Amino acid sequence: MQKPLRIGQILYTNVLPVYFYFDQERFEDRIDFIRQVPATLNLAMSRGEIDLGPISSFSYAEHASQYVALSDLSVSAKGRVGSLFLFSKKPIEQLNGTKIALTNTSATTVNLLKIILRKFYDYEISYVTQEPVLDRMLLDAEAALLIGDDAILAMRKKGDLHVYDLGELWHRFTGYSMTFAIWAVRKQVLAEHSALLEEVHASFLTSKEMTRKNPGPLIDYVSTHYGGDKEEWTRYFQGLQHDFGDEQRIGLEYYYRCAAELGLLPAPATVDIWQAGGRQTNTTLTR
Ligand SMILES: C=C(O[C@@H]1C=C(C(=O)O)C=C[C@H]1O)C(=O)O
Repeated sequence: MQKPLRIGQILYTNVLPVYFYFDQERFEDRIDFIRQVPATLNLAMSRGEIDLGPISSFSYAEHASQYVALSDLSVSAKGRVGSLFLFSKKPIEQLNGTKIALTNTSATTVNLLKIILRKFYDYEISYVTQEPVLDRMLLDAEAALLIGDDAILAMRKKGDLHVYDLGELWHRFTGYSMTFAIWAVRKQVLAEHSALLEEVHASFLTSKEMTRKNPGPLIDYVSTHYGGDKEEWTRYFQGLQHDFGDEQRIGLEYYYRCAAELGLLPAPATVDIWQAGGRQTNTTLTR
Protein backbone atom coordinates (compact mmCIF):
# COMPACT_ATOMS: atom_id res chain seq x y z
CA MET A 1 0.00 0.00 0.00
CA GLN A 2 1.17 3.54 -0.75
CA LYS A 3 2.35 5.69 2.14
CA PRO A 4 -0.13 8.42 3.07
CA LEU A 5 0.32 11.85 1.50
CA ARG A 6 1.60 14.17 4.22
CA ILE A 7 -0.24 17.49 4.08
CA GLY A 8 0.69 20.57 6.09
CA GLN A 9 -1.78 22.91 7.77
CA ILE A 10 -0.77 26.29 9.18
CA LEU A 11 -1.78 26.40 12.82
CA TYR A 12 -3.51 29.78 12.38
CA THR A 13 -7.08 30.77 11.64
CA ASN A 14 -6.02 32.45 8.39
CA VAL A 15 -6.03 29.14 6.46
CA LEU A 16 -9.27 27.78 7.93
CA PRO A 17 -11.47 28.65 4.92
CA VAL A 18 -9.39 26.16 2.90
CA TYR A 19 -9.64 23.40 5.56
CA PHE A 20 -13.01 23.94 7.21
CA TYR A 21 -15.01 21.86 4.71
CA PHE A 22 -12.13 19.67 3.56
CA ASP A 23 -13.70 16.22 3.44
CA GLN A 24 -11.05 14.33 5.33
CA GLU A 25 -13.12 11.18 5.82
CA ARG A 26 -13.32 10.51 2.12
CA PHE A 27 -9.53 10.07 2.05
CA GLU A 28 -9.45 7.63 4.99
CA ASP A 29 -5.80 6.69 5.59
CA ARG A 30 -4.53 8.00 2.26
CA ILE A 31 -3.58 11.37 3.81
CA ASP A 32 -2.12 12.69 7.07
CA PHE A 33 -2.26 16.26 8.35
CA ILE A 34 0.70 17.94 10.03
CA ARG A 35 -0.38 21.11 11.85
CA GLN A 36 2.35 23.62 12.67
CA VAL A 37 3.35 27.28 12.53
CA PRO A 38 4.72 28.42 9.14
CA ALA A 39 8.46 28.34 10.02
CA THR A 40 8.15 24.70 11.15
CA LEU A 41 6.20 23.72 8.01
CA ASN A 42 8.79 25.51 5.85
CA LEU A 43 11.58 23.43 7.37
CA ALA A 44 9.63 20.15 7.27
CA MET A 45 8.81 20.71 3.60
CA SER A 46 12.43 21.46 2.73
CA ARG A 47 13.52 18.26 4.49
CA GLY A 48 10.96 16.15 2.66
CA GLU A 49 8.96 15.44 5.83
CA ILE A 50 5.82 16.97 4.31
CA ASP A 51 4.63 16.43 0.73
CA LEU A 52 2.44 19.47 0.20
CA GLY A 53 0.72 22.31 1.94
CA PRO A 54 0.87 26.01 2.70
CA ILE A 55 4.33 27.39 3.39
CA SER A 56 5.69 30.92 3.61
CA SER A 57 5.90 32.41 0.12
CA PHE A 58 9.47 33.47 1.04
CA SER A 59 10.41 29.84 1.72
CA TYR A 60 8.86 28.83 -1.63
CA ALA A 61 11.30 31.24 -3.31
CA GLU A 62 14.26 29.81 -1.40
CA HIS A 63 13.46 26.33 -2.73
CA ALA A 64 11.76 27.27 -6.01
CA SER A 65 13.65 24.64 -8.02
CA GLN A 66 12.23 21.84 -5.83
CA TYR A 67 8.60 22.96 -5.56
CA VAL A 68 5.58 23.72 -7.67
CA ALA A 69 2.47 25.49 -6.38
CA LEU A 70 -1.15 24.39 -6.39
CA SER A 71 -3.30 26.78 -8.43
CA ASP A 72 -5.87 29.14 -6.92
CA LEU A 73 -4.62 28.75 -3.35
CA SER A 74 -2.76 31.27 -1.18
CA VAL A 75 -3.00 33.47 1.86
CA SER A 76 -2.98 36.98 0.37
CA ALA A 77 -4.42 40.44 0.94
CA LYS A 78 -4.49 43.77 -0.81
CA GLY A 79 -3.98 46.23 2.01
CA ARG A 80 -4.90 45.54 5.62
CA VAL A 81 -4.51 41.92 6.73
CA GLY A 82 -5.51 42.05 10.39
CA SER A 83 -2.98 39.47 11.64
CA LEU A 84 0.48 40.79 10.80
CA PHE A 85 1.37 43.58 13.15
CA LEU A 86 4.40 45.56 14.16
CA PHE A 87 3.78 46.61 17.78
CA SER A 88 5.96 49.61 18.58
CA LYS A 89 6.73 51.74 21.60
CA LYS A 90 7.41 54.70 19.28
CA PRO A 91 5.78 55.86 16.05
CA ILE A 92 7.36 54.14 13.04
CA GLU A 93 8.90 57.46 11.96
CA GLN A 94 11.19 57.24 15.03
CA LEU A 95 12.43 53.65 14.63
CA ASN A 96 15.66 54.27 12.70
CA GLY A 97 18.69 52.79 14.51
CA THR A 98 16.62 50.76 16.98
CA LYS A 99 16.33 47.06 17.80
CA ILE A 100 13.25 45.14 16.60
CA ALA A 101 12.23 41.66 17.77
CA LEU A 102 10.88 39.27 15.11
CA THR A 103 8.67 36.26 15.69
CA ASN A 104 10.40 32.93 15.02
CA THR A 105 7.24 31.57 13.33
CA SER A 106 7.46 33.57 10.09
CA ALA A 107 9.58 33.80 6.96
CA THR A 108 7.56 36.02 4.60
CA THR A 109 6.53 38.78 6.97
CA VAL A 110 9.85 39.16 8.77
CA ASN A 111 11.47 39.76 5.38
CA LEU A 112 8.61 42.03 4.34
CA LEU A 113 9.31 44.20 7.37
CA LYS A 114 13.02 44.28 6.49
CA ILE A 115 12.18 45.33 2.92
CA ILE A 116 9.78 48.06 4.02
CA LEU A 117 12.10 49.56 6.64
CA ARG A 118 15.19 49.37 4.41
CA LYS A 119 13.80 50.24 1.01
CA PHE A 120 10.98 52.64 1.84
CA TYR A 121 12.19 54.20 5.12
CA ASP A 122 15.95 53.87 4.54
CA TYR A 123 16.45 52.61 8.13
CA GLU A 124 19.28 50.65 9.70
CA ILE A 125 17.76 48.25 12.22
CA SER A 126 19.21 45.53 14.38
CA TYR A 127 16.91 42.49 14.37
CA VAL A 128 16.59 39.69 16.91
CA THR A 129 14.43 36.59 16.47
CA GLN A 130 12.35 35.37 19.41
CA GLU A 131 9.42 33.25 20.53
CA PRO A 132 6.17 35.11 19.78
CA VAL A 133 5.47 36.52 23.24
CA LEU A 134 4.87 40.26 22.96
CA ASP A 135 5.74 41.33 26.53
CA ARG A 136 9.00 39.43 26.47
CA MET A 137 9.92 40.64 23.00
CA LEU A 138 9.46 44.25 24.08
CA LEU A 139 11.66 43.92 27.19
CA ASP A 140 14.76 44.62 25.16
CA ALA A 141 13.44 45.89 21.80
CA GLU A 142 11.70 49.02 20.63
CA ALA A 143 9.18 47.13 18.52
CA ALA A 144 8.04 43.56 17.89
CA LEU A 145 6.58 41.76 14.87
CA LEU A 146 3.94 39.07 15.35
CA ILE A 147 1.94 37.10 12.79
CA GLY A 148 -1.15 34.88 12.73
CA ASP A 149 -3.23 34.24 15.82
CA ASP A 150 -0.41 35.51 18.05
CA ALA A 151 -0.89 38.91 16.39
CA ILE A 152 -4.69 38.76 16.62
CA LEU A 153 -4.59 37.93 20.34
CA ALA A 154 -1.85 40.49 21.13
CA MET A 155 -3.89 43.19 19.40
CA ARG A 156 -6.61 42.78 22.04
CA LYS A 157 -4.21 43.88 24.78
CA LYS A 158 -1.99 46.32 22.93
CA GLY A 159 -2.44 49.14 25.46
CA ASP A 160 -0.84 52.31 24.14
CA LEU A 161 1.55 50.65 21.68
CA HIS A 162 1.57 51.94 18.11
CA VAL A 163 0.39 49.21 15.74
CA TYR A 164 1.20 48.85 12.04
CA ASP A 165 -0.39 46.31 9.70
CA LEU A 166 2.28 44.97 7.34
CA GLY A 167 -0.14 44.35 4.48
CA GLU A 168 -1.31 47.94 4.73
CA LEU A 169 2.25 49.34 4.76
CA TRP A 170 3.20 47.21 1.72
CA HIS A 171 0.12 48.36 -0.16
CA ARG A 172 0.69 51.99 0.76
CA PHE A 173 4.25 52.00 -0.61
CA THR A 174 3.81 49.73 -3.64
CA GLY A 175 0.11 49.66 -4.53
CA TYR A 176 0.42 45.85 -4.70
CA SER A 177 -1.31 43.01 -2.95
CA MET A 178 0.91 40.66 -0.93
CA THR A 179 0.93 36.88 -0.80
CA PHE A 180 2.12 35.44 2.49
CA ALA A 181 1.63 31.73 1.93
CA ILE A 182 1.28 29.47 -1.09
CA TRP A 183 0.42 25.78 -1.31
CA ALA A 184 3.66 24.13 -2.36
CA VAL A 185 4.13 20.56 -3.56
CA ARG A 186 7.52 18.87 -3.66
CA LYS A 187 8.25 18.02 -7.30
CA GLN A 188 9.32 14.56 -6.23
CA VAL A 189 5.77 13.84 -5.10
CA LEU A 190 4.11 14.73 -8.42
CA ALA A 191 4.80 11.50 -10.27
CA GLU A 192 4.09 9.21 -7.31
CA HIS A 193 0.84 10.77 -6.22
CA SER A 194 -0.59 12.78 -9.10
CA ALA A 195 -4.12 11.29 -8.98
CA LEU A 196 -4.40 11.70 -5.22
CA LEU A 197 -2.96 15.19 -5.51
CA GLU A 198 -5.73 16.18 -7.91
CA GLU A 199 -8.32 14.92 -5.46
CA VAL A 200 -6.74 16.78 -2.54
CA HIS A 201 -6.44 19.97 -4.57
CA ALA A 202 -10.10 19.76 -5.60
CA SER A 203 -11.10 19.27 -1.94
CA PHE A 204 -9.21 22.41 -0.90
CA LEU A 205 -10.93 24.42 -3.64
CA THR A 206 -14.32 23.01 -2.65
CA SER A 207 -13.78 24.00 0.98
CA LYS A 208 -12.73 27.49 -0.06
CA GLU A 209 -15.86 27.95 -2.22
CA MET A 210 -18.15 26.55 0.47
CA THR A 211 -16.84 28.95 3.14
CA ARG A 212 -17.04 31.82 0.67
CA LYS A 213 -20.72 31.05 -0.01
CA ASN A 214 -21.60 30.33 3.61
CA PRO A 215 -19.07 31.77 6.09
CA GLY A 216 -21.46 31.56 9.09
CA PRO A 217 -20.34 28.20 10.53
CA LEU A 218 -16.64 29.17 10.28
CA ILE A 219 -17.30 32.52 11.99
CA ASP A 220 -19.21 30.71 14.78
CA TYR A 221 -16.34 28.23 15.19
CA VAL A 222 -13.56 30.83 15.45
CA SER A 223 -15.45 33.20 17.74
CA THR A 224 -16.16 30.27 20.08
CA HIS A 225 -12.57 29.01 20.09
CA TYR A 226 -10.60 32.25 19.85
CA GLY A 227 -12.96 34.84 21.39
CA GLY A 228 -13.57 38.17 19.70
CA ASP A 229 -16.81 39.28 18.13
CA LYS A 230 -18.32 37.88 14.98
CA GLU A 231 -18.14 41.14 13.01
CA GLU A 232 -14.43 41.35 13.67
CA TRP A 233 -13.91 37.80 12.35
CA THR A 234 -16.19 38.41 9.37
CA ARG A 235 -14.13 41.47 8.45
CA TYR A 236 -10.91 39.46 8.90
CA PHE A 237 -11.93 36.69 6.51
CA GLN A 238 -13.37 39.18 4.02
CA GLY A 239 -10.00 40.96 3.89
CA LEU A 240 -8.06 37.75 3.22
CA GLN A 241 -7.79 36.32 -0.28
CA HIS A 242 -7.15 32.60 -0.73
CA ASP A 243 -6.83 32.76 -4.52
CA PHE A 244 -3.69 33.07 -6.57
CA GLY A 245 -4.33 34.99 -9.78
CA ASP A 246 -2.49 37.69 -11.73
CA GLU A 247 -2.99 40.33 -9.03
CA GLN A 248 -1.42 38.17 -6.32
CA ARG A 249 1.38 36.93 -8.58
CA ILE A 250 2.41 40.44 -9.66
CA GLY A 251 2.63 41.63 -6.03
CA LEU A 252 4.51 38.53 -4.89
CA GLU A 253 7.03 38.63 -7.73
CA TYR A 254 7.71 42.28 -6.95
CA TYR A 255 8.34 41.28 -3.32
CA TYR A 256 10.77 38.60 -4.56
CA ARG A 257 12.62 41.20 -6.63
CA CYS A 258 12.87 43.54 -3.62
CA ALA A 259 14.14 40.67 -1.45
CA ALA A 260 16.79 39.76 -4.03
CA GLU A 261 17.82 43.40 -4.38
CA LEU A 262 18.48 43.57 -0.63
CA GLY A 263 20.31 40.23 -0.58
CA LEU A 264 17.55 38.48 1.40
CA LEU A 265 17.07 36.01 -1.48
CA PRO A 266 19.88 34.86 -3.77
CA ALA A 267 17.76 35.61 -6.86
CA PRO A 268 14.22 36.78 -7.65
CA ALA A 269 12.00 33.70 -7.94
CA THR A 270 8.90 32.99 -9.99
CA VAL A 271 6.00 30.71 -9.11
CA ASP A 272 5.42 27.51 -11.11
CA ILE A 273 1.81 26.45 -11.01
CA TRP A 274 1.07 22.73 -11.18
CA GLN A 275 -1.93 22.00 -13.35
CA ALA A 276 -4.09 18.93 -12.85
CA GLY A 277 -3.10 16.46 -15.55
CA GLY A 278 0.57 17.01 -14.99
CA ARG A 279 1.15 20.12 -17.04
CA GLN A 280 3.11 22.93 -15.51
CA THR A 281 3.02 26.61 -16.33
CA ASN A 282 5.75 28.97 -15.48
CA THR A 283 4.07 32.20 -14.57
CA THR A 284 7.09 34.42 -15.08
CA LEU A 285 6.07 37.86 -16.19
CA THR A 286 8.00 39.82 -18.73
CA ARG A 287 9.68 42.68 -17.05
C1 LIG B 1 -1.64 36.41 6.95
C2 LIG B 1 -0.73 35.66 7.54
O1 LIG B 1 0.11 35.01 6.69
C3 LIG B 1 1.13 34.15 7.14
C4 LIG B 1 2.46 34.63 7.17
C5 LIG B 1 3.53 33.80 6.97
C6 LIG B 1 4.94 34.27 7.14
O2 LIG B 1 5.11 35.41 7.56
O3 LIG B 1 5.87 33.51 6.85
C7 LIG B 1 3.30 32.47 6.56
C8 LIG B 1 2.05 31.98 6.41
C9 LIG B 1 0.84 32.76 6.71
O4 LIG B 1 0.22 32.21 7.82
C10 LIG B 1 -0.65 35.54 9.01
O5 LIG B 1 0.06 34.70 9.56
O6 LIG B 1 -1.35 36.30 9.66
